[in-house]
Amino acid sequence: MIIALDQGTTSSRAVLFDHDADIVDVEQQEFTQHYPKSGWVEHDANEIWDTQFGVLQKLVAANQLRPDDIAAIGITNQRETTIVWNRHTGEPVYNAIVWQDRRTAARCDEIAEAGWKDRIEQKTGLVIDAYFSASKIQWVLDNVEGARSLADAGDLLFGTVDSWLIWKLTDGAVHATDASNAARTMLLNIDSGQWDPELLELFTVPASMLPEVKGSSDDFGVVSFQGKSVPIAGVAGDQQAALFGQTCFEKGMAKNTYGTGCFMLMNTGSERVKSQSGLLSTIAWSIDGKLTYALEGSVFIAGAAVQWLRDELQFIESASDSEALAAQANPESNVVVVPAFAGLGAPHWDMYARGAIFGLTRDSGRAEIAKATLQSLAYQIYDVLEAMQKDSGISLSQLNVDGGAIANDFLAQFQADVLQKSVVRPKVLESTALGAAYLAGLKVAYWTLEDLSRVREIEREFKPRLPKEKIDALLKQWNKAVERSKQWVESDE
Ligand SMILES: Nc1ncnc2c1ncn2[C@@H]1O[C@H](COP(=O)(O)OP(=O)(O)O)[C@@H](O)[C@H]1O
Ligand SMILES: O=P(O)(O)OC[C@H](O)CO
Repeated sequence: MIIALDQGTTSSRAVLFDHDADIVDVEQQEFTQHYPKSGWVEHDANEIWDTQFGVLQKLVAANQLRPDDIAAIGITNQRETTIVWNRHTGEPVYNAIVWQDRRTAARCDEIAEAGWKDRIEQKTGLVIDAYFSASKIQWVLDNVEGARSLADAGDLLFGTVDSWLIWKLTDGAVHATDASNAARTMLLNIDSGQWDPELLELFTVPASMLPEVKGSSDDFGVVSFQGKSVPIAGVAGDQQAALFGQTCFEKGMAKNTYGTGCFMLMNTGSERVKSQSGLLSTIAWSIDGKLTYALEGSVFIAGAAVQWLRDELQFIESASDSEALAAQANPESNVVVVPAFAGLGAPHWDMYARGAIFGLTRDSGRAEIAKATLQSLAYQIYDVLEAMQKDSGISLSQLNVDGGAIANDFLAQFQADVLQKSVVRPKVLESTALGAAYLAGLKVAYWTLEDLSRVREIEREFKPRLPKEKIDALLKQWNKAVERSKQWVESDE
C-alpha cells in the first residue's frame, strides 16, 4: 500500500491507498488559521508538523500497519506557503506565511514598477504577486529580528511545506523540494529547472537557504519506522498532484480542484505556453529528468468562502449544509457575492480587490447569500476556463473536477450550467492525495503509468440544464460586480 500525506491549507490528511488505487482509510485534522492583521494569514509550522505527523500515526495505528505493508510515502502540500527555520535547532524563526497572505503587496508593486514584469514572467512563468514565496522570504529576513544575519551566516533554511515535512520526517537529513513546488517560489527558472541567481539577488535570498530541487517521483530519503526504513518517493504541489491524480497525462487534459481556493490546470506537455490572459505557466511535474508544464488559473477563495458562511456569518454549521440552504433561496434573487477576501487571482490579478455583496434587497436573507456564495465559485471558474481556452487554443469538451467543495451537488450542477459543459466528478475526490500516491508508487515500481490510466472511475457527470440566455444574463451581473470590487483598498493601507 501507499500512504499519501496531504498537507492542505485548512487541514492535514493522511490517506492509505491499495493497489487498485482505492482509499483504504483517511485520517484528517484541521489546524489553526492565524490572522494577525488584515490581509495577513499565518500557520504555526510546528502545528503543521504535529497535525501531519499525528494523522500519519493514527493511520498507522488504525490499520495496524507494519513497515513491509507500506511500499512508499508520497507528500503533497499547499504551495507557496513559506517556512524559514534554523538548521541547527530545527525551530522556525517565524510562523509559516500562507499563500493567501497579502503583506508583501507593496514590495511586489515596487518590483513591478522597477520594470521586472516581463523578465520574471519569462523566467518563472508567474505574474508578480504577493501569492508566491519569494517576497515572503524577503519579508521574514527583513522583519524578524536577527534573521538576516543568521541567513547570511548560512544558519537558516527555507522551504515550502513539502520541504519542511521532508526535513522533519527524515530527522533533518534531507532538505529538498520537487520541481512543481519550486516553480511556485518565483525563484526558479522553469526552463532550466534551476534556482535563478538574478532572482535570488532581487529578493535578497542567500542560496544557502534553498532546498535541493528533485524530480516529483524521486528519492527524498527515508522515514524510520519500527526499525525499518520507508522511502519518501513522490512529492508535488497539491494542484499539480491533483492533475496527476486525475490522470491528465496528455497535453490538453485539464482539471479543476475546489478546495480552500480553486485551481484549474491544463497539461501543456513539454512546452510552456505563454499566457496572454493572466494565467500562470508552471511546472506540472518532473519525472526521469523530463519536465512537463501546465497552464494554471489560480482562484484564491473558493471553499474558504463556504467557511466564511460557516465561521464568520454563522449561517451554517458545516460546509455541506450550504447545499440545503442554497436550495431554499428565492429563485428570483439577484444577489451576487464576490469573495475577493484575499484580492483577486487569475485572470484579474488585483491584490487590492476586496470581498463584496451586491444586489441586496429587503428580502435577501441567509439562503440568498449562501446561494450567491456557492455561485461565485462557479463564476470564478468560468472566467479562468475562458482564459485557458483562449491561451491554449484548446476548447475543453468537459471539466474534470475534484476537491472537498465539489461534493456539493448544487455547485457541481451550477458549474455545468455556467460553463454549458459537462462537469465530471470522479469516484475518488481526493485526487490530490491520489496524485502524490501515484508519483511515489511509480518510483518504487508499485504501479506503472499504464496501471494508473486504467483505474480512474467516474462517480457522476453533471450536464447543463439552464439555457445559455439565462447564464449570459447572470454572467453580466457577475462581471459588473467583479469590476466594482477591484482596487477597493489603497496600496498603503
Ligand atoms: N459540501 C460542501 N459544500 C461546499 N463546500 C464544501 C463542502 N465540503 C467542503 N467544502 C469546502 O471545501 C474546503 C475543503 O476542501 P479540501 O479539498 O479539503 O480543501 P483544502 O485541501 O484546501 O484544505 C473547505 O474550504 C470547505 O469549506
Ligand atoms: O490547500 P489547497 O488545496 O487549497 O491548495 C492551496 C494551493 O496549493 C495554493 O497555491
